[in-house]
Amino acid sequence: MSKHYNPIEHFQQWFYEIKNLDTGDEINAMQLSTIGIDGFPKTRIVLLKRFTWEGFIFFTNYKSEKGKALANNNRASLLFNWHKSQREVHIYGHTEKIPENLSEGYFESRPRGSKLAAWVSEQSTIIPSRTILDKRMEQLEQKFQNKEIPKPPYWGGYILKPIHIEFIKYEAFTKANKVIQYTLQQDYNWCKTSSYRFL
Ligand SMILES: Cc1cc2nc3c(=O)[nH]c(=O)nc-3n(C[C@H](O)[C@H](O)[C@H](O)COP(=O)(O)O)c2cc1C
Repeated sequence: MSKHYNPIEHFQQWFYEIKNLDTGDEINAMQLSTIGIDGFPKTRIVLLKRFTWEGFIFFTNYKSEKGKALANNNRASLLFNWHKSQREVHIYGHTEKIPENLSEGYFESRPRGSKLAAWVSEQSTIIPSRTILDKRMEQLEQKFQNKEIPKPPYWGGYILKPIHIEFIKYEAFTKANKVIQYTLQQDYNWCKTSSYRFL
C-alpha cells in the first residue's frame, strides 16, 4: 500500500519550528503571484492569516488588482522566503473566496484602525493626495463613531488550495539545496520526491 503524505503537516512543522527559533524572519509574510488581466504575472506581499488542511488563507480587497486578476484566473502561487532560517516554501494551486461569514469573523477580530483602513482604501485605486486620504479617514471616523465597523462588502479572504508544494532547505555542509516536492495526484494522494539541487 502506498504511503499517505501530507504537505500541510510538513508546512506546519516548519512554520512552528521557525517561529520558535525566533530568527527574525517575518514568518507570515508571503509573496503572492497572480496572472494579470494583461497576461503578465505580478507579485506582492500579503500576510498568511490561517492555514488549514485545505490550504492557505489571506485577506484583501476583492476590487484590488490581485482581486481582479484572481477573478479572471484563479491560479496563483505563494513563496515563503524564510531567509534567516535558510528555507523557502513554494506553493501553487487554485484560489477561492472563503465564505462570507468567515471573512466577517476575521474582520471583527481586527483593530479599529485596520477596519477603517479597509473602508478608506479601495486598494490599487488612485488617491490623488495625502490630504484627501486623511479627509476620507476623518469622515469615516465620524460616520462610525461609537458604532461597530462592519466589513466592507468588497473585502474578504481567499484560500489557496495547493496542488504543488516545494520545501527547500539550504544545507551548508553539502553547499546544496535539499528539495522536497509534493504533487497532488488524480486520486487526491500526494506524491513526494526528495532531491538535491546545487546552487
Ligand atoms: C509586510 C506587508 C504585508 C502586507 N499584507 C497585505 C495583506 O495581507 N493583504 C493585502 O491585501 N495587502 C497586503 N500588503 C500590501 C500588498 O503588498 C499590496 O501592495 C496591496 O495589496 C496592493 O496589491 P495589488 O495592487 O497587486 O492588488 C502588505 C504589504 C506589506 C509590505
